[in-house]
Amino acid sequence: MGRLIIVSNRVPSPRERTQPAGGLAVGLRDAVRGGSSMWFGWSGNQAEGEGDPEPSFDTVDGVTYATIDLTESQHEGFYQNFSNGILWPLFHYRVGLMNYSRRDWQIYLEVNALFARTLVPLLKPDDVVWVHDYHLFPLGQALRDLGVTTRIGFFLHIPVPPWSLVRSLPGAELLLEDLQAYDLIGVQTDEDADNLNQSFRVNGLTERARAFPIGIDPHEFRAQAEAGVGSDEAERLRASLRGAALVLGVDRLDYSKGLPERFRGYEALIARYPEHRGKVTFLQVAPVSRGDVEEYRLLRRQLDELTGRINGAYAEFDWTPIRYITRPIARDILAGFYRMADVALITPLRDGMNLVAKEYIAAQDGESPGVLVLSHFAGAAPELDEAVLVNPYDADEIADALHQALTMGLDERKARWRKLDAEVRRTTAGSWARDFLQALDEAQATPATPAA
Ligand SMILES: O=P(O)(O)OC[C@H]1O[C@H](O[C@H]2O[C@H](CO)[C@@H](O)[C@H](O)[C@H]2O)[C@H](O)[C@@H](O)[C@@H]1O
Ligand SMILES: O=c1ccn([C@@H]2O[C@H](COP(=O)(O)OP(=O)(O)O)[C@@H](O)[C@H]2O)c(=O)[nH]1
Repeated sequence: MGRLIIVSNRVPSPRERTQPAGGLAVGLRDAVRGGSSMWFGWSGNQAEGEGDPEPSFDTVDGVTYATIDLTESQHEGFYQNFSNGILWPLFHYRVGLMNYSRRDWQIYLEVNALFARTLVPLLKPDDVVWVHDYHLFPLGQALRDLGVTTRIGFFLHIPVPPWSLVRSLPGAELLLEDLQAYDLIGVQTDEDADNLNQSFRVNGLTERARAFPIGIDPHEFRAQAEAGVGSDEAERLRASLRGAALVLGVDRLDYSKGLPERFRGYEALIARYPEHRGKVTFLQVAPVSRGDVEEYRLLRRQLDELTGRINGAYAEFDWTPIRYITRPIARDILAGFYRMADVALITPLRDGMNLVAKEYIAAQDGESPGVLVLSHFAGAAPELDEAVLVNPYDADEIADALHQALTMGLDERKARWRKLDAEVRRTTAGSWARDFLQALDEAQATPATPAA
């Protein structure tokens, strides 16, 4: 078999310890280690001049990272506006937040064509190309238009709503047609596969979506968690809690993650179950994400206000109910925090998968595991159904679930965790990538469409 060529907008910096938070880069990096592969995408930097950018190369542990810069207007139209201001809200069932403009659609198509033009000279005939996520829906067709005949697979990391919502996007039919250039399309859950196949069916296209839930490397993460509980940061956190139980949330600062609803759920806990006051601390790690998109800035302001209000109402001179951090924390440090946390509170309104939920389970000490409180609407929920599952829109349900988690006996905690841990070990990042690539290998190759 030839090389594996991964293409995604976000490419991790192979040499940096603190990465921009985000599951795509984490899951894929766990998956590609050890093979002969190239990872192509956006450098995260701004291009200086006009004209097609030259890729930069860096090879670390057998993986060649090839990245290109984008101009300010490409970055704005392609990444901020079309990908994150239109596709992201729509695919997270938030049609009302979609901010459509034809100009952004045009730039989105142009950047996909640019990715294709820059990638083609780097390809060899027996390479397998694996494209990732909503930023690059049309890339497969753009590669076919340039004569690429090799297998091309696509994986969508975010949820897929039913056609009745997808059709709100002007030109949705064209995107679906472009998706036909891929030999196989992977999505996170059966619900996503059903919805995408329905959209294909309604438009007279071939159904080609299948569920491949992404995972983590649980062995490596457990080792990081075991080492992490001894870190200076973990020692400082433990000392600062002074015996209080720790409820932990870790999410990019994104409206899909249900943060205001979660904060209100925690507020309902301390309002309705006063026995927890002074005895529990909620630490929310929420690194700023996509800060140039208006909705994300509004969310940040809303959370600043909510945290201030809840802390103002309930804090004692020696107890702060909520600690809220908007800087990223390195994943190996976080691993130690997960192991220390009595409860993980993960309540997205919609989420493709949510790797944090899987990381929390992998990090636990099996002799005294913590409890996962998880939204029904995380892609991880069908696999992790031994968690305490909640409807994230109901503050009282979150409060009751937190109370249940904080008072749960050791036997029940262990029994739930054992089943959850078995699930996290069953589908790993490695098995996810292997299963997808095996299915891609068996998929019907699409004949190349000659350039017009
Ligand atoms: O690249 P950014 O704009 O900074 O955003 C970070 C990533 O967010 C999304 O992650 C998704 O993929 C995860 C792994 O499959 C999944 O667990 C999570 O539920 C998804 O939201 C996005 O899809 C990525 O493209 C971004 O890189
Ligand atoms: O401060 C932070 C916050 C998050 N993460 C990591 O970012 C990823 C988030 O992935 P997830 O699938 O939960 O959500 P996404 O951000 O991709 O929507 C997980 O691996 C986290 O451990 C991190 O390294 N530092």
